[in-house]
Amino acid sequence: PYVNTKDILEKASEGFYAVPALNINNLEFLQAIIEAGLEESAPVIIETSEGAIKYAGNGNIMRGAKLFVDMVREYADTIDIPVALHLDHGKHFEYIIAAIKAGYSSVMIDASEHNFEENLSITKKVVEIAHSVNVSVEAELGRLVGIEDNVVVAAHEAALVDPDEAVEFVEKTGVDFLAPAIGTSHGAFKFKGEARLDFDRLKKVKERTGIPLVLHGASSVPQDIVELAEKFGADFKGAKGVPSEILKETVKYGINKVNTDTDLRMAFIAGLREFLAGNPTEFDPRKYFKVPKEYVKGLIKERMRLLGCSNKA
Ligand SMILES: O=C(COP(=O)(O)O)N(O)CCCCO
Ligand code: NA
Ligand SMILES: [Zn+2]
Repeated sequence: PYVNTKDILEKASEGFYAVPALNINNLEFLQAIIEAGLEESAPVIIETSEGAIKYAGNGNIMRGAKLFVDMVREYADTIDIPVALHLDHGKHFEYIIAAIKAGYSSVMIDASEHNFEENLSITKKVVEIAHSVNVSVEAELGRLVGIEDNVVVAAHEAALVDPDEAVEFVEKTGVDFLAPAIGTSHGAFKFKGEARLDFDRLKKVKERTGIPLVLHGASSVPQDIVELAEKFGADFKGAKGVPSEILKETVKYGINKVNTDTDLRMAFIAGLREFLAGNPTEFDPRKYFKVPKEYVKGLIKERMRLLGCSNKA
């Protein structure tokens, strides 16, 4: 069934496990995600960025949002695992309102580049609107910056979440789940040296707010996938993500939604490059997207098991 993201995340928080939030831009990634959820009997959170909505709607935001809701609901309403659709990194009201009107389960208002007071007042406004029509809301505190090696640069310190601010923020906004910045960053090149996350801040935010928490920039960038893609012509030098063991630790300290986009893209392009190299005569997309979809599905199933949401549907 198609559900509210909050239902999935409240259960995850109570059960001390996490659910991957998986970004899509097209049909093939949706198919891989749904198949992975069915095979793992796991809850599924699908998310789209504003860019994905613009892409699907050829610039028409309402059309793009409706396309994703219709695609996801057609699958969700015919299977017995819970499925939610979330607007990732909503920054512009036009997209946030379009997502709510189209029927998204939840929206993120990402006002983290503003100062605390600004972020709080913008988030409060979105929560009031979204909650009036039973849509849940995610917000972000702190900014996504990698923690450099062993020297945590003062500027980066300032970017990380302040646990004391988190309590006030949650109380005053009524936000349903929160993304505390603890040292991750988006994309395939997250850390120059060893990966370090600020677990102390994470633990404090969980203890003081008690609500489901979200990890952004959570892709692991598995080296075997990187090497496979490079074997067939990709150049991903220096690609590095969040090691699986560290990802597991974040769940122990209270993370319940794990945003994952780069890993899906890496798995897909590695599979596509490998298939195309071995099948020079193939030109049917249903054929040449099959192996990439299998790679994406396999990675998602592994991630569901790692995060503990398999058999939790
Ligand atoms: O936090 C994340 C996931 O980050 P990543 O998959 O790059 O680690 N997202 O919000 C997904 C979209 C960001 C662009 O990749
Ligand atoms: Na999000
Ligand atoms: Zn993110």
